[in-house]
Amino acid sequence: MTTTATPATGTPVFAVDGLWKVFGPKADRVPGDPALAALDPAELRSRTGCTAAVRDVGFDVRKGEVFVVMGLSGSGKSTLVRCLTRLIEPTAGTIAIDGEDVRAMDGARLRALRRHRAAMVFQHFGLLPHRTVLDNVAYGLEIQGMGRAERREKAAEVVAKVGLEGMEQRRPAQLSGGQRQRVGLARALAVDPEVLLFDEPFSALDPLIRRDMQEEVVRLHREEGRTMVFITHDLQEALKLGDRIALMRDGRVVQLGTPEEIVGSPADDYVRAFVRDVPREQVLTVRTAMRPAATSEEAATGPGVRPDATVSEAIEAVSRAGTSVRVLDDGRCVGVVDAAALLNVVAGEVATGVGSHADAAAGSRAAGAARMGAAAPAERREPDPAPATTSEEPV
Ligand SMILES: Nc1ncnc2c1ncn2[C@@H]1O[C@H](COP(=O)(O)OP(=O)(O)OP(=O)(O)O)[C@@H](O)[C@H]1O
Repeated sequence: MTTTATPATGTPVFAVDGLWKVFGPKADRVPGDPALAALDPAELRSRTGCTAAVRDVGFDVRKGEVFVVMGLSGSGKSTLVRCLTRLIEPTAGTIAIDGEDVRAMDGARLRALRRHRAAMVFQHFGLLPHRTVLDNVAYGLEIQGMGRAERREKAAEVVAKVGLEGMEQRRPAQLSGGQRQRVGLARALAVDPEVLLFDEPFSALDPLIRRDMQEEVVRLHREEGRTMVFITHDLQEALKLGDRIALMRDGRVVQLGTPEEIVGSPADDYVRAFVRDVPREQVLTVRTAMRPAATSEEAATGPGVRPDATVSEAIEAVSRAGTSVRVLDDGRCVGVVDAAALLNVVAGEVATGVGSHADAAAGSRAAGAARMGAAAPAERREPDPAPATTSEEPV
């Protein structure tokens, strides 16, 4: 696995290491057998009848982040995320939540994990058709054994939080797809889980409603700081929502990093082809383009931008100022950007150093809501193999 992201601080919410999920006969033998583990998916299938949906994956999900698992159809996203709470039983590897071994949990502990600590929001909302919105949202609390009055009060609060006030007494059939997804979201939120797991929750929604729901997630995350793991096959959605993205291909994580790291420093030709059409200036921040101030006067005077400002925002600032602008972190000048450096980023001619900034994830998040907002949904297709030379490659 290629990891360009910065090291985690504190106990991660989820810590995953050496995780495998193999479907098929005698699946257990695959992870431990180097000859089998090294086979590509087609060979493994023809030799053993097995599919390795998740292959030797490791990552941490940090408290308060939106961790996106992205990849094309069949790359292993759903299997990976279902393994986190053992909705699918892993074949090998370790999974911990807040340091506690998930693979060692007994049935009761696992149920408690799924009910209280890691709630899942599915693409197909799984709403109970004969129940009202309010009772659907209260359902998880009912399972937890909360009394009727208390759970209805709590459910009403969450219904309002996701923008469904006034619809409490409707049944799912009387709602639009987007409204139903909000009910699914409210139901997961009602149990106040430590982490929300989203399995392609918005892929069935039309583009405008989808954007509303993405903004809802950004808003909830900003307001509550809740840890989220979000599966998507849509690059634009991943860039918009993710503090960090794990990009999967054939069961492996081929790159794990901030949106800026993935777009600015693709780990291989596959990732490079994947992000080829992303408008770099909307994702990369001024950190990518800045240089040290040439003189103490340059560091002390002139307009400023935040270090997490996008290149696109900095271009506006430079064009308004008519000169280079300072990059100010808490009022301190940490560098300078000028028109030439910014244009180089747009042209893809900068070998970026984005992996080296300790606060890149925080910067990415700040830029996140605005980022990619108007971009068209990504096509669900395998990227073309990268040609021998692309405009992104250094010449
Ligand atoms: N129960 C199963 N038995 C056998 N193979 C399976 C099973 N579930 C998934 N797979 C295979 O594992 C691989 C990964 O599937 P998975 O559903 O995790 O991918 P995904 O990235 O979530 O795809 P999608 O975006 O289409 O949902 C695929 O090749 C799939 O066919």
